[in-house]
Amino acid sequence: MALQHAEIVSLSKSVPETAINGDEPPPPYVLKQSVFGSIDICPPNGPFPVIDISLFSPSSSASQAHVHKELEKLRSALISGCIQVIGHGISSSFLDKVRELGKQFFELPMEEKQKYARPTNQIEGYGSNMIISENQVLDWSDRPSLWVFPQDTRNLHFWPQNPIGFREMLNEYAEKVKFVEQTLYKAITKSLNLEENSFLNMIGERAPVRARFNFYPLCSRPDLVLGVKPHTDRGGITILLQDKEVEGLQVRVDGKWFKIMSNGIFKSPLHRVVTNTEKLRMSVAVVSEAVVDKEIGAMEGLVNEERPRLYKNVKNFGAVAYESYQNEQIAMDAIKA
Ligand SMILES: O=C(O)CCC(=O)C(=O)O
Ligand SMILES: [Fe+2]
Repeated sequence: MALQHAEIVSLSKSVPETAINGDEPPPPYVLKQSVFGSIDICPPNGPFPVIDISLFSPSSSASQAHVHKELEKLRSALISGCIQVIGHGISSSFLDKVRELGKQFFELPMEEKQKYARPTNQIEGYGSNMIISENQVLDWSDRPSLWVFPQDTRNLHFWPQNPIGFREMLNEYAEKVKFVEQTLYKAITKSLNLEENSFLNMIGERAPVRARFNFYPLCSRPDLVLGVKPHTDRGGITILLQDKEVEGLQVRVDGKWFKIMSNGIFKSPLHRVVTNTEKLRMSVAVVSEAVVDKEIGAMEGLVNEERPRLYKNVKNFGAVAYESYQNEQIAMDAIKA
């Protein structure tokens, strides 16, 4: 699998260092002919269907009928794979703080950020793409990528101590997002008339969760490079905190990519990030994966004569997804039944 490959190319400058000079993007970043189409700066998708998750809380005073309607909406929204969540209880001032401390980290001198550098061949730490082949096209972004759950797997030496308050912020944000994610997992299973813990049980109690602070420096040639190449996320649910001002995420809503556990009912949308010449963009993605050695597959009750099993059961889907991403392939194609 990809993660065992050696890192075979090294670049003289990081993305932010290249961006500061406004240089033309070096060749490894320039997108070649892509099977997913050229970089057209299309209008942003959206707005995505809005789901009020406060209705799913056990303490909600909403009527059964109201909750049922919201579950139906969730189910139909997830056919395209993206929703906007409201009623999550995270204050906008706290979300601003997450964005602000993230940007402050990015603005630190490179040698300070390098204290948290991702070691070669590991996915955790501050850095950019892991390089696994000479032909790989690189993303115009860099990021700290940090394990946040289970708590005892946190590697705090990768967690920035500068700016002050970053670690505390991430700890609090991770807790809050975990609650949102669990509420969503339960609501999604309920919307399929399954027992509400069935997805959570399948991914395992110690399901790993990673937080990624994505930074996209300005780029002199947004027509030639991508912030992130087309991919489907490797986990179950990704909770994405978007930049307040700068757009860049493009989602292929009519794509045909599926989630394994819902036997194709819910989609895992293909998406990519474009760059711009004007402003840095930042997003925070929190991705939950299944426990590595736990097998995931279509839930009982979602496979029948009319809807035969679409995907093989799979362990460590993250590694399949990573390899596919680097090779511009769709991970789901690799596990068709
Ligand atoms: O920056 C974004 O909006 C999306 C980032 C993304 O796709 C990811 O981190 O998986
Ligand atoms: Fe993504």
